[in-house]
Amino acid sequence: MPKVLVSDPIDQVGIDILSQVATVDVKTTLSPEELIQVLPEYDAIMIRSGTKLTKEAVEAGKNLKIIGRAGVGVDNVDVPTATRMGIVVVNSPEGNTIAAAEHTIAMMMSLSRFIPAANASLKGGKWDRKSFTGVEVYKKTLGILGLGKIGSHVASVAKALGMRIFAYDPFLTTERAEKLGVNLVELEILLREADYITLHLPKTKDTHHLINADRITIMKDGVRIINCARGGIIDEVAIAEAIKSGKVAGIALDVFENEPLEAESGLRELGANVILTPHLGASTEEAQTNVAVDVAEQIRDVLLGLPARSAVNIPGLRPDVWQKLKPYLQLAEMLGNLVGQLAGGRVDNLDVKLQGEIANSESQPVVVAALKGLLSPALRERVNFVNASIEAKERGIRVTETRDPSVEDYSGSIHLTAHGSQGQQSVTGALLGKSEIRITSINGFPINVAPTHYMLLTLHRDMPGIIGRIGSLLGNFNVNIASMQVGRRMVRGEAVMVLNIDDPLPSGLLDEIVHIQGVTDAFVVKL
Ligand SMILES: NC(=O)C1=CN([C@@H]2O[C@H](COP(=O)(O)OP(=O)(O)OC[C@H]3O[C@@H](n4cnc5c(N)ncnc54)[C@H](O)[C@@H]3O)[C@@H](O)[C@H]2O)C=CC1
Ligand SMILES: O=C(O)CCC(=O)C(=O)O
Repeated sequence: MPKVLVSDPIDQVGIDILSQVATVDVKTTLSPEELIQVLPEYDAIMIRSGTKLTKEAVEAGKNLKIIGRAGVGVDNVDVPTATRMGIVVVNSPEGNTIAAAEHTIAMMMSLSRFIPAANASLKGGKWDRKSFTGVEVYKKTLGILGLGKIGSHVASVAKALGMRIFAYDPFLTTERAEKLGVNLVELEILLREADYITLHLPKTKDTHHLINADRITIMKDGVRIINCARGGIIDEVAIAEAIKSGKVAGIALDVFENEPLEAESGLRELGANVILTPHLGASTEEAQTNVAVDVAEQIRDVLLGLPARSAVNIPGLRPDVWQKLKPYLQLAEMLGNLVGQLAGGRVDNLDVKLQGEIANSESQPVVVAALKGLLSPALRERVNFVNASIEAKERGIRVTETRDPSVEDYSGSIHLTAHGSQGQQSVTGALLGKSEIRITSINGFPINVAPTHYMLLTLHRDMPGIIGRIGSLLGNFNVNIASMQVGRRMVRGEAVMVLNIDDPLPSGLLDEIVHIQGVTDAFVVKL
């Protein structure tokens, strides 16, 4: 059974799904050092925002196949390192959208009406009504930074509250904004016009301290700001200063530059107009069930050899597309492996031609599968669908893709040509029926071979006696031939022979075969 580590609190429903296929260890109090120590034991890890999978931690996960983030943001995972190591990273892009959007609205209303402070005052024994006169959101302008899934839901609820919505999102089309009834504007206009500003964008190099002292200066006096996205998008020092000066009338933060927020953080000292929650945006029963199921199912699938639907470091595949591509992925990988072994040395260029029903944009994984096959003799299990493209790039292998939708003999076929230090080799394969894979040509010689674990390939002159001599040699060495195919373009011209053999070739035998008169080359291929 594979082993899965759950290192943050995850809904039981997720643990139950993982337990169908793996031994699950729930350890939610590991220190960073303990995490690094235990990670090598695990095939998968499931986390929320609490666990930091730094470069060092990911590198410690030598056996990890998948990192599952039960939530949206993967900024607590070193994704480039995971990708290099061939670890698929998945998240739950929609499971907590509503929860985070509703928390944002709750924060906006709480800021407007001082609800947390009024509650604390009353519970503290007072009946103070004067200190908590609020403001209405009706007819105010809400500025949304990042109009993705959460930002869009916030926009539609805020519209129902009678607010005017401005949004800044450089990656969004005006058509989409119009559909949402939102004015898409430049950042500066939003900052000048908004009574409330709410952040719903990812934390990246570009969004670090997007809200800083300079940008606060151009905001309206008395603006209120909400951050339920990520700490670090707002400069906490600058915002605390702006609260103290009165420039900003209120802030509501669910996320912080350092989490957990330090006990001595100055933010804790600020008054009734500062609301802090400990990263609760996704903390609803519904969202926790959604993300636990979504991510646990993906971990289960990947451990069973199936694709993940929401991988952030490889293209996701819809189940119907996966079903259709699956035999082609197997075919491409086999052909990549075959052409790589025929090439024998360094490959500089790989031409991939996809023909027929797979000549479409959804077939990109087929190209990756060919690269995986090409690299697998050298890298073995270190190469997979996640890192094959990177590994190829790092080795300087250039890939040229061609797609031709016209159908010839087969409904779909794959042609690979490797150009390398020892010349050019090409192989073609296709599906017979829906899933039987066939090698249909080698270096332009037509054949029809069902690939097997061991194969002997010869390039020879088509003349009487050669096949018999090769067969006798194999017999002398007790190598059993399962089947044989010869391809030639003209009688007594050049030919290729593929022998499916049941046993590996004993050392020295290949040399003897190459020395048979009329044989120009011979290869053993092990798939
Ligand atoms: N507080 C919490 O517990 C939760 C926080 N989040 C965080 O909320 C944020 C938004 O999540 P979703 O809406 O699901 O993501 P999303 O990917 O659907 O939307 C993000 C939007 O930000 C936009 N964007 C990216 N860079 C930008 C930039 N430099 N300026 C302006 N817009 C930019 C994108 O175009 C996209 O439309 C993420 O950071 C996520 O981690 C998500 C769930 C719960
Ligand atoms: O795991 C959590 O509770 C936080 C959720 C979150 O921040 C996210 O999904 O990006």
